[in-house]
Amino acid sequence: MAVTLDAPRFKHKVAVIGSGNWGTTVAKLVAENTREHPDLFEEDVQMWVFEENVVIASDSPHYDPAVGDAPQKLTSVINTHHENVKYLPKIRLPSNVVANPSLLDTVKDTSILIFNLPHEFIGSVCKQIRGHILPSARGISCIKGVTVTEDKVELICDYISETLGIYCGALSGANIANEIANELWCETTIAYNTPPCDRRTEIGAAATNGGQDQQHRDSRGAVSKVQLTPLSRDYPPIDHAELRKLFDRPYFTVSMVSDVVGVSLAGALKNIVALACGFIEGHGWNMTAKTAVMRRGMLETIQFCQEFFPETIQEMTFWESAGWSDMIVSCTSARNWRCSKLAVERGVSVYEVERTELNGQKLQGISTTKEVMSFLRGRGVENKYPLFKAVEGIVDGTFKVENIPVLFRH
Ligand SMILES: NC(=O)C1=CN([C@@H]2O[C@H](COP(=O)(O)OP(=O)(O)OC[C@H]3O[C@@H](n4cnc5c(N)ncnc54)[C@H](O)[C@@H]3O)[C@@H](O)[C@H]2O)C=CC1
Ligand SMILES: O=C(CO)COP(=O)(O)O
Repeated sequence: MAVTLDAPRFKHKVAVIGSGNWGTTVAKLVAENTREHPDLFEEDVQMWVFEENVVIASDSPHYDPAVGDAPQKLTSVINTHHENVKYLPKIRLPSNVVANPSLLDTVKDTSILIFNLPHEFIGSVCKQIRGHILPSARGISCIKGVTVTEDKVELICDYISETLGIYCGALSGANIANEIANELWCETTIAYNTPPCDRRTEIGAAATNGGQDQQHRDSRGAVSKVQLTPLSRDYPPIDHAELRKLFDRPYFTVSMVSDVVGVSLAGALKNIVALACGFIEGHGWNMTAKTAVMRRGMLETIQFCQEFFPETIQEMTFWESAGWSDMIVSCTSARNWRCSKLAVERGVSVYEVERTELNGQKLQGISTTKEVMSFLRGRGVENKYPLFKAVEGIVDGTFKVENIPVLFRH
């Protein structure tokens, strides 16, 4: 028997939490889509900016002689010139991207929260917004990393879900922000398991019980501890079709999947392998050595997923953009690879290259390596992951790049 539903009264309000290189790019593409789908989304997209002062160079088209070299608020520059001059220079943002320095104001009344900032800042952000978001909000994490405590490794989207009491999916893929901001075509993967209490096309308890069925399966396939507030029927649904409308662009092809674990961990762990490939190339080896490291790195990634998140891992995920494609692009053209290559070439630390070359952008690979290794060591299984361990050793100066092949000698 079909259930007739009233038309939703509200549209989804969308916010992007983070405004770095990728955060600003995602805000741009999402804002293009909120304009194209006024039936589903409010047009304006709030983008939370970790406020800082910037100086506009005299050769910039945004230079104002009346202001000169005086520092200006980054939010004010973005909202005036529609450009994030620090983290995504030379890219025009749609005027419906609204830079907001207040985290609480950004998330107020927001029904779709897109988390997009370096993973080390997610804890502080979640603590600040806990209790200040719509209980029925839904999240998508674009963050590549994990959170680790002594005996536990946790996906970022699960951390968000547990800290905020909302459902959160994951977006990850072979995505170089500057290319996508320039509208050069690529693919991405979004993993989202629509909670039963939000499903409207199914006839049965979830659709008809007024939202009492609040349990859902978390990324591991286990029934989550989080008691969800069902998405109000005053809003349009949030399911794969709507998420595609929010993220898919002619230059950004979205694949929707359900393997949140595989998508999240492939995105986090490839950063360790990207560092290894940069070290290899900095040492003077070439593609043949790098492909060997990519293959070994992918084997350790899959092993990690199977060992610690066995229930829902789907091998097909590694053939999605979030899998092999991201491994390849990250090991040949992304920031972690570029900076680790430069570090070996210059004989300095990767931290030093991050500081001098990235103008405030952050590498995720070093902290992820340290976090993952501390977790593996806590479990006494670090020797089962020789490549990850070697990357940690190279960063710490206790292992030499030229010894990588020795790790795999029988
Ligand atoms: N840039 C890229 O091409 C891609 C990045 N990613 C992932 O996206 C996530 C976000 O990276 P990006 O946007 O590239 O960032 P970014 O590295 O370009 O920028 C750093 C950001 O951190 C902010 N920040 C600095 N201190 C802070 C603090 N104390 N609290 C909160 N924020 C602070 C800065 O304001 C800036 O927005 C990362 O997990 C990254 O791995 C994923 C795909 C592509
Ligand atoms: O995730 C990325 C490519 O898919 C970007 O990686 P970097 O952070 O190393 O630039």
